[in-house]
Amino acid sequence: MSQNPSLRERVRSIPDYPKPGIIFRDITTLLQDPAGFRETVDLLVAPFEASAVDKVVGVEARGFIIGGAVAHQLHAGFVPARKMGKLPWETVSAEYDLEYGTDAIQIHTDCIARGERVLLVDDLIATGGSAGAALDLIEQVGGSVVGCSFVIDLPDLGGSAQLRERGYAVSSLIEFEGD
Ligand SMILES: O=P(O)(O)OC[C@H]1O[C@H](OP(=O)(O)OP(=O)(O)O)[C@H](O)[C@@H]1O
Ligand SMILES: Nc1ncnc2[nH]cnc12
Repeated sequence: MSQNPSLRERVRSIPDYPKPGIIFRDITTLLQDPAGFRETVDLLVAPFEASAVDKVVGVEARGFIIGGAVAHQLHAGFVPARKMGKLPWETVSAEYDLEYGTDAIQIHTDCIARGERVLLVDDLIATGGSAGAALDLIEQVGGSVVGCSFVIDLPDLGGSAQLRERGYAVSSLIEFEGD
């Protein structure tokens, strides 16, 4: 069930986008609402205020919006996990499957110092492909993951359960079941 009904009702649901059978959960309607955006960021930040987070990693593109705001509020640095070919320095890469396709992300090899405490943030977890790839990259460069935080979880697609099986602390603000 939805943990935050007032946030849930600000997410726009679009059937059959980007392809038939997918219900696209559009956060632009949540972000454009000043109180909705503030509440979202505050709720994501609250569990990690005492966690001494050094870096927040956000996955391109929607994860940048949420992750940047969370990093600012936690006084942490922000690390963009970018789609292939967008970063100019030395990178590590991971491929993954999406609910509607495949993709690959990269981070810079020097974006996280060994042992730094890292929070992964994204707008949504579905299959967990992007989050799983980002976690692999964070650990490859020596980061210590303190948690994974999402605005929306689509639990039926199994991503959050998979990350929990891998031992990560996973939290979300809104769940949409039956997708
Ligand atoms: O759990 P998963 O199955 O990996 O799906 C979740 C990911 O899919 C969406 O990003 P998308 O790759 O569509 O990119 P965008 O943010 O640029 O729209 C979303 O923002 C997550 O990053
Ligand atoms: N159903 C969905 N809505 C919005 N973003 C997504 N990313 C993966 N699945 C999605």
